[in-house]
Amino acid sequence: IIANIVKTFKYIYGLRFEVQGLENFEVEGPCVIVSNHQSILDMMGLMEILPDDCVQIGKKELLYTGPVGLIMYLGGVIFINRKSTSNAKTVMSGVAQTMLDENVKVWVYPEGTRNGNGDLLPFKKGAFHLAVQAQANLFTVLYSSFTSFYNPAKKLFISGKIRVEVLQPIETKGLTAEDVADLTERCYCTMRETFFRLSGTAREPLASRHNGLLPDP
Ligand SMILES: CCCCCCCCCCCCCCC(=O)SCCNC(=O)CCNC(=O)[C@H](O)C(C)(C)COP(=O)(O)OP(=O)(O)OC[C@H]1O[C@@H](n2cnc3c(N)ncnc32)[C@H](O)[C@@H]1OP(=O)(O)O
Ligand SMILES: CCCCCCCC/C=C\CCCCCCCC(=O)OC[C@@H](O)COP(=O)(O)O
Repeated sequence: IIANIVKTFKYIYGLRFEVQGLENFEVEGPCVIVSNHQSILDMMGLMEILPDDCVQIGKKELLYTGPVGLIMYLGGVIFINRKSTSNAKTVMSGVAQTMLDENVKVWVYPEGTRNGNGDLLPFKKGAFHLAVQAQANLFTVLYSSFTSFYNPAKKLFISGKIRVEVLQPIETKGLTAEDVADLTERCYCTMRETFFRLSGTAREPLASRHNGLLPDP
């Protein structure tokens, strides 16, 4: 119900979605889906391709946003306390079990916050631990940059097209916690390349963006 309502918002905002690779989602079983997160507008992009039985991880502050918080709660959003890694880890361990018991998919924004600067922030590892703990497929989804039609700093908000790509699933069978750092980095590099390709923007070296937090692939 929520998805069908939010999907109509694109007509009000003059946004078009061009989706590729949706057939990649046609794999049975629980999975973790990770995507980039630029703005609240992502909620439209999320609902545009949301598979059945899929819930999202959200910051707990969203629960206290009145009716919207209530809708999210009823929609199954899993709220985490980003300020407490141990608390978030405990919640997410429970999620891994629920994914298996109830065959659900979980959508995570691994940047952990919105970022509209035309690049990806370094990834948090929770989503990748989750996929490994559940031994579930990991899907990566990219939305092209919004900067050409939406830029709050420049007070720009016009109609525009968002290119979306669902990449091939990555298997995590046999991976352990020790593989998470490598898995995270591999996904980051692939997703960043795809983001720049979809956005039609030049790729900048990682070091200049993130002060060397991640090595240049
Ligand atoms: C009318 C219309 C109404 C419309 C309604 C629409 C509904 C749609 C709802 C959509 C909701 C969307 C909400 C979007 C958001 O809120 S995004 C923000 C919240 N989400 C996240 O933050 C997820 C991403 N973050 C993570 O996954 C983090 O990893 C986190 C678990 C939160 C921990 O964060 P942090 O400590 O800052 O980061 P690290 O990743 O660096 O982790 C630190 C060390 O802990 C290890 N770790 C992390 N997770 C685990 C785990 N699950 N199990 C074991 N270990 C874990 C990690 O490896 C780090 O250790 P090392 O450095 O590797 O030693
Ligand atoms: C000016 C643009 C306004 C357009 C709004 C149209 C989109 C409407 C779609 C759904 C209605 C509201 C749903 C609210 C859900 C908000 C999810 C969200 O984006 O939370 C932010 C969170 O991830 C990270 O927070 P921070 O970046 O760390 O703080």
